[in-house]
Amino acid sequence: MTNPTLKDLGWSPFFATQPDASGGTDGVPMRIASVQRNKATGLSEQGDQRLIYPPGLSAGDVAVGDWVMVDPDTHVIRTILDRSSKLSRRAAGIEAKSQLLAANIDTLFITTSCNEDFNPARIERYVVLALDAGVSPVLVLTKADKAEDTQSYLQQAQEISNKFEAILIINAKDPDQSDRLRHWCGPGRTVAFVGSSGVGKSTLINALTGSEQSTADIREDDAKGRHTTTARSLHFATGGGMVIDMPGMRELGLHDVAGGIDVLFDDITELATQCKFRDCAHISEPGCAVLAAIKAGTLDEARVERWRKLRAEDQLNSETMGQTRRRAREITRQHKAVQAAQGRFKGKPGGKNKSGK
Ligand SMILES: Nc1nc2c(ncn2[C@@H]2O[C@H](COP(=O)(O)OP(=O)(O)OP(=O)(O)O)[C@@H](O)[C@H]2O)c(=O)[nH]1
Ligand SMILES: [Zn+2]
Repeated sequence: MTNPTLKDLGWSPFFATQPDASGGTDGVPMRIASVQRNKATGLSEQGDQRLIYPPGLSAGDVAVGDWVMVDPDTHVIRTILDRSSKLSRRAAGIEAKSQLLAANIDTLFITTSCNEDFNPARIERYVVLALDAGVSPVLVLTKADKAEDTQSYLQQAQEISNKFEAILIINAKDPDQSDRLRHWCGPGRTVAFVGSSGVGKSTLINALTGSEQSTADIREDDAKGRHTTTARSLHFATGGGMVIDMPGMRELGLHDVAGGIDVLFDDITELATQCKFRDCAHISEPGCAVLAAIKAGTLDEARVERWRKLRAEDQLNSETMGQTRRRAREITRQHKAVQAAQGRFKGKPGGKNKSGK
Protein backbone atom coordinates (compact mmCIF):
# COMPACT_ATOMS: atom_id res chain seq x y z
CA MET A 1 0.00 0.00 0.00
CA THR A 2 1.24 3.48 -0.81
CA ASN A 3 1.53 5.80 2.13
CA PRO A 4 -1.83 7.00 3.41
CA THR A 5 -2.88 10.63 3.39
CA LEU A 6 -3.88 12.24 6.68
CA LYS A 7 -7.46 12.06 5.46
CA ASP A 8 -7.15 8.31 4.89
CA LEU A 9 -6.08 8.09 8.53
CA GLY A 10 -9.22 9.91 9.69
CA TRP A 11 -7.85 13.47 9.96
CA SER A 12 -10.64 16.03 9.74
CA PRO A 13 -11.34 19.71 10.45
CA PHE A 14 -12.30 18.68 14.00
CA PHE A 15 -8.61 17.90 14.63
CA ALA A 16 -7.00 20.34 12.20
CA THR A 17 -8.66 23.36 13.80
CA GLN A 18 -7.54 22.58 17.35
CA PRO A 19 -5.00 25.09 18.70
CA ASP A 20 -2.41 22.38 19.34
CA ALA A 21 -2.68 21.22 15.73
CA SER A 22 -2.87 24.58 14.01
CA GLY A 23 -0.78 26.72 16.32
CA GLY A 24 2.11 27.08 13.88
CA THR A 25 4.33 24.61 15.70
CA ASP A 26 6.38 22.12 13.73
CA GLY A 27 4.66 19.13 15.37
CA VAL A 28 3.55 16.34 13.07
CA PRO A 29 0.08 14.81 13.45
CA MET A 30 0.06 11.05 13.86
CA ARG A 31 -2.64 8.52 14.66
CA ILE A 32 -1.97 6.01 17.43
CA ALA A 33 -2.09 2.45 16.08
CA SER A 34 -0.94 0.60 19.19
CA VAL A 35 -0.05 1.41 22.77
CA GLN A 36 2.57 -0.41 24.78
CA ARG A 37 3.89 0.30 28.22
CA ASN A 38 7.08 2.02 27.05
CA LYS A 39 6.22 3.14 23.53
CA ALA A 40 3.39 3.65 21.10
CA THR A 41 3.14 3.29 17.35
CA GLY A 42 1.94 6.25 15.33
CA LEU A 43 0.76 6.32 11.72
CA SER A 44 1.38 9.31 9.49
CA GLU A 45 1.76 10.19 5.83
CA GLN A 46 5.37 9.06 6.20
CA GLY A 47 4.43 5.57 7.38
CA ASP A 48 4.58 4.17 10.88
CA GLN A 49 6.77 5.49 13.64
CA ARG A 50 7.78 4.39 17.10
CA LEU A 51 6.74 7.11 19.54
CA ILE A 52 8.07 8.05 22.96
CA TYR A 53 6.02 9.25 25.92
CA PRO A 54 7.16 12.53 27.43
CA PRO A 55 7.56 12.83 31.21
CA GLY A 56 4.14 13.04 32.78
CA LEU A 57 2.43 11.02 30.07
CA SER A 58 2.10 7.26 30.27
CA ALA A 59 0.57 4.44 28.27
CA GLY A 60 -2.67 4.73 30.25
CA ASP A 61 -3.23 8.26 28.95
CA VAL A 62 -3.10 7.32 25.28
CA ALA A 63 -5.75 5.36 23.38
CA VAL A 64 -5.58 3.49 20.12
CA GLY A 65 -7.18 5.83 17.58
CA ASP A 66 -5.89 8.98 19.29
CA TRP A 67 -4.48 11.86 17.24
CA VAL A 68 -1.24 13.17 18.71
CA MET A 69 1.19 15.91 17.73
CA VAL A 70 4.71 14.53 17.58
CA ASP A 71 8.12 16.18 17.71
CA PRO A 72 9.55 15.35 14.25
CA ASP A 73 13.13 15.02 15.53
CA THR A 74 12.78 13.20 18.82
CA HIS A 75 9.48 11.35 18.10
CA VAL A 76 8.26 12.39 21.53
CA ILE A 77 4.50 12.90 21.78
CA ARG A 78 3.82 16.58 22.48
CA THR A 79 0.06 16.65 22.90
CA ILE A 80 -2.97 14.44 22.54
CA LEU A 81 -5.61 16.24 20.51
CA ASP A 82 -9.17 16.48 21.82
CA ARG A 83 -11.11 13.35 20.97
CA SER A 84 -14.26 13.29 18.86
CA SER A 85 -15.26 10.19 20.83
CA LYS A 86 -13.78 8.06 23.55
CA LEU A 87 -14.59 4.58 24.83
CA SER A 88 -13.45 3.60 28.30
CA ARG A 89 -14.38 1.07 30.92
CA ARG A 90 -13.69 0.38 34.53
CA ALA A 91 -10.41 -1.54 34.41
CA ALA A 92 -10.66 -5.19 35.40
CA GLY A 93 -9.52 -5.83 38.98
CA ILE A 94 -10.47 -4.45 42.36
CA GLU A 95 -8.90 -1.02 41.95
CA ALA A 96 -11.39 1.59 40.80
CA LYS A 97 -9.61 2.84 37.71
CA SER A 98 -10.73 3.87 34.27
CA GLN A 99 -9.14 2.24 31.25
CA LEU A 100 -9.16 3.90 27.84
CA LEU A 101 -10.27 1.49 25.14
CA ALA A 102 -10.27 3.49 21.92
CA ALA A 103 -10.64 7.03 20.63
CA ASN A 104 -12.07 8.86 17.64
CA ILE A 105 -14.42 6.11 16.51
CA ASP A 106 -17.45 6.68 14.29
CA THR A 107 -19.15 3.29 14.49
CA LEU A 108 -19.14 0.51 17.06
CA PHE A 109 -19.89 -2.94 15.65
CA ILE A 110 -21.49 -4.76 18.56
CA THR A 111 -20.92 -8.36 17.60
CA THR A 112 -22.79 -11.37 18.92
CA SER A 113 -23.85 -14.69 17.45
CA CYS A 114 -27.25 -16.18 16.71
CA ASN A 115 -26.79 -18.70 19.51
CA GLU A 116 -26.40 -18.81 23.32
CA ASP A 117 -23.99 -15.87 23.14
CA PHE A 118 -26.95 -13.58 22.41
CA ASN A 119 -27.55 -11.83 25.73
CA PRO A 120 -29.72 -8.69 26.01
CA ALA A 121 -27.95 -7.43 29.16
CA ARG A 122 -24.53 -7.63 27.51
CA ILE A 123 -25.74 -6.05 24.28
CA GLU A 124 -27.32 -3.22 26.28
CA ARG A 125 -23.97 -2.56 27.98
CA TYR A 126 -22.26 -2.10 24.65
CA VAL A 127 -25.07 0.09 23.34
CA VAL A 128 -24.86 2.31 26.43
CA LEU A 129 -21.10 2.59 25.97
CA ALA A 130 -21.55 3.64 22.33
CA LEU A 131 -24.47 6.04 22.89
CA ASP A 132 -22.73 7.73 25.79
CA ALA A 133 -19.66 8.34 23.62
CA GLY A 134 -21.72 9.62 20.70
CA VAL A 135 -20.64 6.62 18.60
CA SER A 136 -23.17 5.00 16.30
CA PRO A 137 -24.00 1.41 17.36
CA VAL A 138 -24.46 -1.24 14.66
CA LEU A 139 -25.50 -4.71 15.83
CA VAL A 140 -23.83 -7.55 13.93
CA LEU A 141 -25.41 -10.94 14.48
CA THR A 142 -23.07 -13.63 13.20
CA LYS A 143 -23.38 -17.38 12.60
CA ALA A 144 -26.67 -16.88 10.79
CA ASP A 145 -25.72 -19.94 8.71
CA LYS A 146 -25.89 -22.10 11.81
CA ALA A 147 -29.12 -20.73 13.29
CA GLU A 148 -32.51 -22.25 12.62
CA ASP A 149 -34.54 -19.13 13.24
CA THR A 150 -32.65 -15.90 12.60
CA GLN A 151 -35.91 -13.92 12.62
CA SER A 152 -36.35 -14.49 16.35
CA TYR A 153 -32.91 -12.96 16.95
CA LEU A 154 -33.81 -9.99 14.81
CA GLN A 155 -37.00 -9.51 16.79
CA GLN A 156 -35.19 -9.78 20.14
CA ALA A 157 -32.60 -7.28 18.93
CA GLN A 158 -35.28 -4.82 17.90
CA GLU A 159 -36.86 -5.16 21.32
CA ILE A 160 -33.52 -4.35 22.99
CA SER A 161 -33.17 -1.02 21.26
CA ASN A 162 -34.43 1.14 18.45
CA LYS A 163 -31.16 3.07 18.63
CA PHE A 164 -29.12 0.71 16.43
CA GLU A 165 -28.15 2.39 13.21
CA ALA A 166 -28.57 -1.05 11.65
CA ILE A 167 -28.97 -4.69 12.63
CA LEU A 168 -27.09 -7.07 10.34
CA ILE A 169 -27.62 -10.83 10.34
CA ILE A 170 -24.72 -12.50 8.58
CA ASN A 171 -22.45 -15.45 8.09
CA ALA A 172 -19.16 -13.75 8.92
CA LYS A 173 -17.26 -16.34 6.90
CA ASP A 174 -19.01 -15.38 3.66
CA PRO A 175 -17.15 -12.41 2.12
CA ASP A 176 -20.25 -11.26 0.22
CA GLN A 177 -22.05 -10.91 3.54
CA SER A 178 -19.22 -9.40 5.58
CA ASP A 179 -18.84 -6.83 2.80
CA ARG A 180 -22.03 -5.22 4.10
CA LEU A 181 -19.95 -3.78 6.97
CA ARG A 182 -17.95 -1.72 4.48
CA HIS A 183 -20.84 0.71 4.30
CA TRP A 184 -19.51 2.14 7.61
CA CYS A 185 -15.82 2.00 6.64
CA GLY A 186 -15.64 4.69 3.98
CA PRO A 187 -12.43 6.72 3.60
CA GLY A 188 -11.63 8.64 6.77
CA ARG A 189 -14.10 6.66 8.91
CA THR A 190 -13.09 4.57 11.92
CA VAL A 191 -14.94 1.53 13.21
CA ALA A 192 -14.33 -0.74 16.19
CA PHE A 193 -15.52 -4.20 17.17
CA VAL A 194 -16.67 -5.39 20.57
CA GLY A 195 -18.17 -8.69 21.59
CA SER A 196 -17.40 -11.92 23.36
CA SER A 197 -14.63 -14.21 22.34
CA GLY A 198 -15.49 -16.52 19.48
CA VAL A 199 -18.34 -14.53 17.93
CA GLY A 200 -16.44 -13.76 14.73
CA LYS A 201 -14.74 -10.39 15.33
CA SER A 202 -11.37 -11.53 13.95
CA THR A 203 -13.09 -13.18 11.00
CA LEU A 204 -14.82 -9.88 10.17
CA ILE A 205 -11.73 -7.76 10.77
CA ASN A 206 -9.69 -10.04 8.52
CA ALA A 207 -12.34 -9.74 5.84
CA LEU A 208 -12.31 -5.94 6.07
CA THR A 209 -8.54 -5.53 6.25
CA GLY A 210 -7.64 -8.36 3.90
CA SER A 211 -5.13 -9.63 6.39
CA GLU A 212 -4.72 -12.93 8.09
CA GLN A 213 -4.83 -12.49 11.82
CA SER A 214 -5.12 -15.78 13.59
CA THR A 215 -8.64 -16.96 14.34
CA ALA A 216 -8.79 -19.78 16.80
CA ASP A 217 -11.50 -22.36 16.42
CA ILE A 218 -13.51 -22.47 19.59
CA ARG A 219 -14.52 -25.80 20.99
CA GLU A 220 -18.24 -26.27 21.42
CA ASP A 221 -17.75 -27.04 25.13
CA ASP A 222 -15.54 -24.02 25.67
CA ALA A 223 -18.17 -21.31 25.84
CA LYS A 224 -15.66 -18.59 26.55
CA GLY A 225 -13.61 -19.52 23.51
CA ARG A 226 -9.92 -18.92 23.44
CA HIS A 227 -8.16 -15.62 23.20
CA THR A 228 -5.76 -15.39 20.34
CA THR A 229 -5.08 -11.67 20.40
CA THR A 230 -4.61 -9.48 23.43
CA ALA A 231 -3.69 -5.92 22.48
CA ARG A 232 -5.88 -3.27 20.91
CA SER A 233 -4.72 -2.10 17.49
CA LEU A 234 -5.66 0.03 14.50
CA HIS A 235 -5.71 -1.35 10.94
CA PHE A 236 -6.51 -0.16 7.43
CA ALA A 237 -9.63 -1.51 5.79
CA THR A 238 -9.10 -2.35 2.13
CA GLY A 239 -11.09 0.22 0.18
CA GLY A 240 -10.81 2.89 2.86
CA GLY A 241 -11.46 3.45 6.53
CA MET A 242 -9.78 2.19 9.66
CA VAL A 243 -10.63 -0.68 11.97
CA ILE A 244 -9.87 -0.93 15.67
CA ASP A 245 -9.60 -4.42 17.10
CA MET A 246 -10.37 -4.66 20.84
CA PRO A 247 -9.75 -8.26 21.82
CA GLY A 248 -9.80 -9.76 25.26
CA MET A 249 -12.68 -7.67 26.65
CA ARG A 250 -14.13 -10.25 28.96
CA GLU A 251 -15.53 -7.66 31.33
CA LEU A 252 -17.12 -4.39 30.47
CA GLY A 253 -17.50 -2.46 33.71
CA LEU A 254 -19.27 0.78 32.90
CA HIS A 255 -18.65 4.14 34.52
CA ASP A 256 -19.83 7.70 33.89
CA VAL A 257 -22.37 6.60 31.30
CA ALA A 258 -25.57 7.94 32.87
CA GLY A 259 -26.27 9.85 29.66
CA GLY A 260 -26.00 6.68 27.57
CA ILE A 261 -28.32 4.81 29.94
CA ASP A 262 -30.88 7.60 29.71
CA VAL A 263 -30.79 7.48 25.92
CA LEU A 264 -31.03 3.69 25.59
CA PHE A 265 -33.84 3.51 28.15
CA ASP A 266 -35.46 6.80 27.21
CA ASP A 267 -38.96 5.36 27.58
CA ILE A 268 -38.31 4.32 31.20
CA THR A 269 -36.46 7.56 31.94
CA GLU A 270 -39.50 9.49 30.71
CA LEU A 271 -41.92 7.38 32.75
CA ALA A 272 -39.80 7.78 35.87
CA THR A 273 -40.36 11.53 35.77
CA GLN A 274 -44.05 10.83 36.39
CA CYS A 275 -43.48 8.87 39.62
CA LYS A 276 -45.04 10.40 42.72
CA PHE A 277 -41.72 10.65 44.57
CA ARG A 278 -38.75 12.31 42.96
CA ASP A 279 -36.35 9.78 44.47
CA CYS A 280 -38.58 6.81 43.59
CA ALA A 281 -36.56 3.59 43.40
CA HIS A 282 -39.34 1.94 41.38
CA ILE A 283 -39.39 -1.11 43.62
CA SER A 284 -42.52 -0.83 45.77
CA GLU A 285 -43.31 2.89 46.06
CA PRO A 286 -46.90 4.07 45.79
CA GLY A 287 -47.58 6.20 42.73
CA CYS A 288 -44.69 4.68 40.80
CA ALA A 289 -45.32 5.18 37.08
CA VAL A 290 -42.73 2.53 36.13
CA LEU A 291 -44.37 -0.18 38.25
CA ALA A 292 -47.77 0.88 36.94
CA ALA A 293 -46.57 0.41 33.36
CA ILE A 294 -45.20 -3.05 34.19
CA LYS A 295 -48.54 -3.96 35.74
CA ALA A 296 -50.41 -2.64 32.73
CA GLY A 297 -48.22 -4.82 30.50
CA THR A 298 -46.76 -1.91 28.53
CA LEU A 299 -43.25 -2.25 29.99
CA ASP A 300 -41.11 -5.40 30.21
CA GLU A 301 -40.19 -6.12 33.82
CA ALA A 302 -36.93 -7.86 32.95
CA ARG A 303 -35.83 -4.82 30.97
CA VAL A 304 -36.65 -2.51 33.89
CA GLU A 305 -34.58 -4.78 36.13
CA ARG A 306 -31.61 -4.53 33.76
CA TRP A 307 -32.03 -0.74 33.66
CA ARG A 308 -32.02 -0.60 37.47
CA LYS A 309 -28.89 -2.75 37.69
CA LEU A 310 -27.02 -0.75 35.06
CA ARG A 311 -27.86 2.52 36.80
CA ALA A 312 -26.76 1.15 40.17
CA GLU A 313 -23.48 -0.11 38.71
CA ASP A 314 -22.83 3.16 36.90
CA GLN A 315 -23.50 5.21 40.02
CA LEU A 316 -21.28 3.05 42.19
CA ASN A 317 -18.39 2.96 39.70
CA SER A 318 -18.63 6.66 38.87
CA GLU A 319 -18.57 7.53 42.56
CA THR A 320 -15.63 5.31 43.52
CA MET A 321 -13.69 6.33 40.43
CA GLY A 322 -14.41 9.97 41.16
CA GLN A 323 -12.88 9.44 44.60
CA THR A 324 -9.83 7.73 43.07
CA ARG A 325 -9.40 10.63 40.63
CA ARG A 326 -9.72 13.23 43.39
CA ARG A 327 -7.19 11.33 45.47
CA ALA A 328 -4.77 11.08 42.54
CA ARG A 329 -5.11 14.83 41.95
CA GLU A 330 -4.43 15.49 45.63
CA ILE A 331 -1.29 13.29 45.55
CA THR A 332 -0.07 15.09 42.41
CA ARG A 333 -0.71 18.45 44.09
CA GLN A 334 1.22 17.43 47.19
CA HIS A 335 4.03 16.00 45.04
CA LYS A 336 4.27 19.26 43.07
CA ALA A 337 4.28 21.27 46.29
CA VAL A 338 7.15 19.14 47.61
CA GLN A 339 9.06 19.52 44.32
CA ALA A 340 8.51 23.26 44.34
CA ALA A 341 9.72 23.48 47.94
CA GLN A 342 12.82 21.44 47.09
CA GLY A 343 13.41 23.65 44.05
CA ARG A 344 13.31 26.72 46.25
CA PHE A 345 15.62 25.00 48.70
CA LYS A 346 18.15 24.54 45.87
CA GLY A 347 17.75 28.15 44.93
CA LYS A 348 15.41 27.59 41.98
CA PRO A 349 12.26 29.59 42.60
CA GLY A 350 9.13 27.59 41.83
CA GLY A 351 11.11 24.48 40.91
CA LYS A 352 12.07 23.59 37.37
CA ASN A 353 9.67 24.07 34.56
CA LYS A 354 11.25 23.08 31.27
CA SER A 355 8.24 23.56 29.08
CA GLY A 356 8.03 27.21 30.00
CA LYS A 357 4.24 26.90 30.38
N1 LIG B 1 -20.30 -20.86 10.65
C1 LIG B 1 -19.83 -19.69 11.06
N2 LIG B 1 -18.67 -19.65 11.75
C2 LIG B 1 -18.21 -18.45 12.17
C3 LIG B 1 -18.91 -17.24 11.90
N3 LIG B 1 -18.21 -16.22 12.46
C4 LIG B 1 -17.12 -16.77 13.04
N4 LIG B 1 -17.10 -18.12 12.85
C5 LIG B 1 -16.10 -19.07 13.36
O1 LIG B 1 -16.08 -18.95 14.77
C6 LIG B 1 -14.74 -19.10 15.26
C7 LIG B 1 -14.34 -17.87 16.09
O2 LIG B 1 -14.30 -16.73 15.24
P1 LIG B 1 -13.29 -15.52 15.51
O3 LIG B 1 -13.40 -14.60 14.34
O4 LIG B 1 -11.96 -16.02 15.88
O5 LIG B 1 -13.98 -14.89 16.79
P2 LIG B 1 -13.47 -13.65 17.67
O6 LIG B 1 -14.70 -12.92 18.06
O7 LIG B 1 -12.45 -12.89 16.94
O8 LIG B 1 -12.84 -14.36 18.92
P3 LIG B 1 -11.60 -13.84 19.84
O9 LIG B 1 -10.44 -13.65 18.94
O10 LIG B 1 -11.44 -15.00 20.78
O11 LIG B 1 -12.08 -12.60 20.52
C8 LIG B 1 -13.86 -19.31 14.02
O12 LIG B 1 -13.70 -20.68 13.84
C9 LIG B 1 -14.70 -18.72 12.91
O13 LIG B 1 -14.41 -19.31 11.67
C10 LIG B 1 -20.14 -17.32 11.17
O14 LIG B 1 -20.83 -16.32 10.91
N5 LIG B 1 -20.54 -18.57 10.78
ZN1 LIG C 1 -41.08 4.95 40.33
